[in-house]
Amino acid sequence: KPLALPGAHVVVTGGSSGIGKCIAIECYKQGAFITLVARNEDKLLQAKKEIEMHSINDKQVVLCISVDVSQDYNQVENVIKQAQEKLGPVDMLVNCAGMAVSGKFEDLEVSTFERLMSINYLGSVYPSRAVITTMKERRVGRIVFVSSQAGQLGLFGFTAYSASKFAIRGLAEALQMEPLETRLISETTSVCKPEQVAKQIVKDAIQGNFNSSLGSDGYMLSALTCGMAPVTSITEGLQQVVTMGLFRTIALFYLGSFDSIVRRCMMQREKSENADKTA
Ligand SMILES: NC(=O)C1=CN([C@@H]2O[C@H](COP(=O)(O)OP(=O)(O)OC[C@H]3O[C@@H](n4cnc5c(N)ncnc54)[C@H](OP(=O)(O)O)[C@@H]3O)[C@@H](O)[C@H]2O)C=CC1
Ligand SMILES: CCCCCCCCCCCCCCCC(=O)[C@@H](N)CO
Repeated sequence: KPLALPGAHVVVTGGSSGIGKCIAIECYKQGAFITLVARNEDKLLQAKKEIEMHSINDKQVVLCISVDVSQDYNQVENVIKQAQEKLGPVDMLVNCAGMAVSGKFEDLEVSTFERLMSINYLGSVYPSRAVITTMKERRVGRIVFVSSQAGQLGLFGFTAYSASKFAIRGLAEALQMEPLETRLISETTSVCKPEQVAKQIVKDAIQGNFNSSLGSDGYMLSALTCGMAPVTSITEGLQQVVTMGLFRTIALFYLGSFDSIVRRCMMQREKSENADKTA
């Protein structure tokens, strides 16, 4: 069901500039209370002033918090707590803090890989981790992850950046299905023996295959998510082209079954909670 923005508390990391600031303005225009999170205090205050020009009622608040979202989880958790004390539980978190560095793989410093993974990936994990429990308890909330086009395909010069943005996509897809439900869903596929996995990986590496998969569901999944990945043979490319529609159809049934697992778990939990209450 749609989230009502009027009166909602929206936290935007990277909200002092660029896309994050514009998201904050958009939510503020629709009546939300805003917490901006970024490092530089002057930029934060500047953004706060700019956002406040768009107020639609005199109760609206723009709170600024200066913190590095990628350094220390406890610090991030603390500032989220502070924000919740002032503006109530977070209804929507927008993880927009991020940065890009490009260059050829061999020219990029190793520290650049660490930094981009910290800021783009962990910098989305920490704030999300800090709000998720309350959101699940209230059964209200949205967490937005800002990936990139470069988070959906690999691009020349973007080894460090693309990888960090792909990570966000993986996180978002997995988080969508949480949590006990994870076990049931995982049972959908079979666990492979390490020896089999190893054999397949070595075989594919020797042949120079971009992707390596095991079993029929592994094969279908690789074909389905091939996206902009390169092909090693014409046969592989043709197979992908021909099977794409079929595999997507099968995928929709899988998604449906995952959804029903999640729904069943939710109903089960509600039932046992009610039973606890009457007992
Ligand atoms: N612009 C584009 O074309 C595209 C952008 N994106 C993604 O969108 C997001 C926003 O991009 P854009 O608007 O261009 O970025 P900007 O550089 O304009 O803004 C980045 C924001 O993030 C904050 N920030 C950066 N590092 C940290 C940190 N460690 N802790 C807390 N805050 C931090 C910055 O504030 P401060 O430095 O003060 O901390 C600033 O508010 C990024 O994730 C980017 O990868 C994706 C695709 C394309
Ligand atoms: C049907 C298939 C269509 C394929 C279209 C492919 C288009 C690829 C263009 C990708 C450019 C992405 C740059 C992202 C840069 C970014 O995120 C910045 N933050 C970095 O500077």
